Amino acid sequence: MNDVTLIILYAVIAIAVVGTVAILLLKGRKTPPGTYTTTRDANDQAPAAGQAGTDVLEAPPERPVPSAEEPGATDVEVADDLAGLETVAVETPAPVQGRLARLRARLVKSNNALGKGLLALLSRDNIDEDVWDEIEETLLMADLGTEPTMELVDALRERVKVEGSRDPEHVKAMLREELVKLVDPGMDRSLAVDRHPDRPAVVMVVGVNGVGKTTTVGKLARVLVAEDKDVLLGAADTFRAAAAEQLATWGQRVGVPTVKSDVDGADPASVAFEAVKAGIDQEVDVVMVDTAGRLQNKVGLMDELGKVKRVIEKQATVDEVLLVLDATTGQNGLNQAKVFSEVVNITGIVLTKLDGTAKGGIVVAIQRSLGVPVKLIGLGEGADDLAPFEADGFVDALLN
Ligand SMILES: Nc1nc2c(ncn2[C@@H]2O[C@H](COP(=O)(O)OP(=O)(O)OP(=O)(O)O)[C@@H](O)[C@H]2O)c(=O)[nH]1
Repeated sequence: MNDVTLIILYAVIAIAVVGTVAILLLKGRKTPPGTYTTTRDANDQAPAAGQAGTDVLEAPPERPVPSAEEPGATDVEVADDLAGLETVAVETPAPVQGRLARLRARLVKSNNALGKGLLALLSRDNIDEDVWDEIEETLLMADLGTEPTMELVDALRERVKVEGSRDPEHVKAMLREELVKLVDPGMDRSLAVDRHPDRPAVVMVVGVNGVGKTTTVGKLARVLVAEDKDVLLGAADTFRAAAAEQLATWGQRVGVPTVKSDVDGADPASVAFEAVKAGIDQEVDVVMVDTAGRLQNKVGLMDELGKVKRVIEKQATVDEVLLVLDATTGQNGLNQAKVFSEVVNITGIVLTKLDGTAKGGIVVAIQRSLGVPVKLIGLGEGADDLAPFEADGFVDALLN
């Protein structure tokens, strides 16, 4: 081999090496670790042009453990590099015990007229037909529903006839008793959030957009964290990318990971599947799946929610299906509840925005029409303004 041939050979090798390195650098990692591809069905809505992409499994931030040097330290920075979210300080949610009592002022403020109005009417010297009509009207205005209103009025009529009225304390006790009966303290309002021996409990949260669904999932995650549970969230409301971000931010605030897609319109069932899979792999106690709910197309909604549930059930049971309803929407809420109950077996109701309405009677109307208990109530926009529902505490708040 002469010198010229050798130089050419070296040059070719050098170009080949540089070229290979350049190609590798340019190509980089196509997808981060934990990546999965969508399992979109042929009949699913296709993502909008330019939005095709890969679903990303978000890395779970570690739940911080206070170090021995910092006993009781709670505000710890959590790295969340893969999530692409800003690093935030992890908060300690308020304890769940006694929450309704703490938030009672909100209920009292909005439903004061109901309790006070009823007490005033029942304390009159002479309760004639006009007064009974007014009582009936007050109850209907509070969205109690026709049947429960008639039942309550009949029960009160009977008691006033037998026991008399006027003494304010006696009237209050009587009204309290009858209202508590209607709200039904015997219903099982516990949440099915206990881990199974081999897999997490799975909670699906459904409801139309705007009722406070994502906010409720976030608040409920805090409730569970306050009860010392390991939680994982699944952002299966893929209709709007911002909804997934919103959920991930809620989770991040309490050190809870979120499985989400970075693609608008990705297959919700696929995200739900991956969330449950991650929950099983990571041995968490509870996986909570947020879903989309657009009622414009009832058939589409049925298909989508049904599919999400079926796909989850390939790996785990859905232990709790919570329907979130906005208390301020009255009859509309009841109609929504009926549509959802045709699609999925609802096991509990979360009634939000009870702080902003005088229509507390909706609790009774909804329980009656669905035969499903109200398990949680939303009493404000604050992170810990979600309380377990209790019949006695609720009625006390209405009457004080
Ligand atoms: N006053 C009050 N506001 C609430 C309550 N719960 C939720 N909200 C507010 O309701 C609004 C809607 O909440 P979201 O959680 O975004 O509703 P969503 O149903 O998830 O809506 P999409 O994400 O569009 O599907 C937000 O401004 C919440 O702060 C509550 O109990 N009381």
